[in-house]
Amino acid sequence: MSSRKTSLTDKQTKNGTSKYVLERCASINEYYDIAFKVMLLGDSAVGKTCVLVRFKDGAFLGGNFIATVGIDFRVRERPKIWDTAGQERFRSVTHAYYRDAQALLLLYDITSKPSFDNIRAWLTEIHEYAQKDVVIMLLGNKADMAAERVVKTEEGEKLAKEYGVPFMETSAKTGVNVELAFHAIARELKHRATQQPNDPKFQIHDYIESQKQKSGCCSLV
Ligand SMILES: Nc1nc2c(ncn2[C@@H]2O[C@H](COP(=O)(O)OP(=O)(O)OP(=O)(O)O)[C@@H](O)[C@H]2O)c(=O)[nH]1
Repeated sequence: MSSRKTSLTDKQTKNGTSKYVLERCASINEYYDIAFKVMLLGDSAVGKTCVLVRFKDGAFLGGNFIATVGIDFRVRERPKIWDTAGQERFRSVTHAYYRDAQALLLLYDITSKPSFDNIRAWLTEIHEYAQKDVVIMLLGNKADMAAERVVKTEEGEKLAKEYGVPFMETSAKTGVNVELAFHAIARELKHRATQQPNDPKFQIHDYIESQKQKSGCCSLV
């Protein structure tokens, strides 16, 4: 964590771009009637933009990798979803934005051990900067890249369990579990917003498992 903070300072001093915020809007139909702020976080190149585009457009952004600059704002009506830059130099911008986020999708790349190892650092930052009751979900992305996998599914599950957050593996390329991840988050948030005092708590883990079974999806990939 300390090395990440050091490099943030270095890069900020060098190019001074940390305050540059890019906002783009797109809108498509959705069926939630309450606005929530959901953000995607994780190291650079883990696939945050691609996961968001897969959810928003049902397409895969292959080809050249273009890093997000600051915050990229896309709307799938509601919830409003914010894609963030994974690069260190934009971290101060990111902090400012996730202070009021209701949900955070935290991604690593199953083919990148460092991106997985940094999840603990991300969670520490989240606990420092985000709202206390923020909904967090851990996603192991690029699940289609079985041959290059270096992080086992069980490692992701174990880490998620340790922090008490739901987990699944996703692929922006094939689309596996991308809709499910966003829908589970949206349901949890909607439940919280509309819940009556005696209503049972929404069980996000149970919801995810039941949806996987319904779709006949036994394997995550
Ligand atoms: N095979 C495969 N490639 C992916 C997947 N998701 C993203 N990629 C590729 O990974 C690279 C990085 O994806 P991005 O979505 O731009 O990564 P990011 O996390 O938004 O990166 P920053 O904007 O720097 O934070 C691109 O070349 C994508 O095509 C996936 O699920 N499977």
